[in-house]
Amino acid sequence: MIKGKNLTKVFESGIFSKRKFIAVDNVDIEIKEGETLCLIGESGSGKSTLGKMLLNLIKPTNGEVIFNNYNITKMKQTELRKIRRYMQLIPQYPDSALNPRWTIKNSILEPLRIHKLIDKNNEQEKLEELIETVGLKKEHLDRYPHELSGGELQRAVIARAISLKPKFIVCDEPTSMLDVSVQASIINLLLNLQKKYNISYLFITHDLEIANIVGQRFAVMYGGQILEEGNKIMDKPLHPYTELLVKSTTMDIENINELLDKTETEIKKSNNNRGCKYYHLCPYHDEKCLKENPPVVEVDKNRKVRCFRYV
Ligand SMILES: Nc1ncnc2c1ncn2[C@@H]1O[C@H](COP(=O)(O)OP(=O)(O)OP(=O)(O)O)[C@@H](O)[C@H]1O
Repeated sequence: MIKGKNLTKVFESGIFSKRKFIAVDNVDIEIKEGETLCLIGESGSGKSTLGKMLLNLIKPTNGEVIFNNYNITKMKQTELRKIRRYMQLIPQYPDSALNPRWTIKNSILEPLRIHKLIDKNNEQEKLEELIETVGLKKEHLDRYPHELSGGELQRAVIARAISLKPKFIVCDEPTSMLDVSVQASIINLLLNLQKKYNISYLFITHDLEIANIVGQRFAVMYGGQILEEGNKIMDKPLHPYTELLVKSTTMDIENINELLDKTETEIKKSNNNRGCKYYHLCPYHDEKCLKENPPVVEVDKNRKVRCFRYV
């Protein structure tokens, strides 16, 4: 369905002396038809940048994206426009996805109009079908985004995204800004839509509980790299960083905050490391880990880990 090969994104900042920051570092990723791959990692690890490169919303510095056998990295804008409807983003902040000056009705209709998938006569029927599918009511259609709750707003964003019958959706922390009581209903909605329309999801989250509910396969990201990938990785983590993530679910909040500060600093410090990005925090490191980037080792059919301990 969708594959990223050697995806790398280097951001440059500064006017006179350019500083380079490697946000995504040579990542291979694949999401199969109808599957959810959960991308886990803390803030700044490169999850959103990777998701947006798969959607071609951010141009990779290196590497390519293959969607249903089309190399979309090399496509011209006109060709890309035809494919774009099959790939959608559900962002973390639903209000950023909708025009505040438009009614919900106009926001949902916009992509259908752009792609010429609707005519005036059946607009109302299509709108009502979509709005019912995502659990909203007809009266929401004439409201503006500021007149909806966070959960209702995210449902409207989902209605807009599914209106084009996408095959692949990047869900970028779609529930993190919502009340806990609303989170479960949005997750259920996404899972039901996946079954109904056979959609593939890249589901980005830093919440392991949510990851366990939605994910069939998991990829753990740190410092721009995927350090571990596979199914059931939470039950039997192989990489020391995954071990720490799993352990963190039983830590108290002060220890977690301390850990987050420490990892954030280390992610930045290790950005230009030749060796393992996780070197400084790893309890098992040796000299080799500092000098060389560990290879990705296929431990078995469903498990890959980037660590010298498994070579
Ligand atoms: N346009 C940009 N210019 C420069 N640096 C950027 C840009 N976009 C992202 N970055 C940097 O790249 C790194 C990865 O960012 P990204 O948003 O992909 O992380 P993330 O894992 O999704 O984090 P979060 O969970 O906080 O959204 C961060 O250090 C970020 O500051």
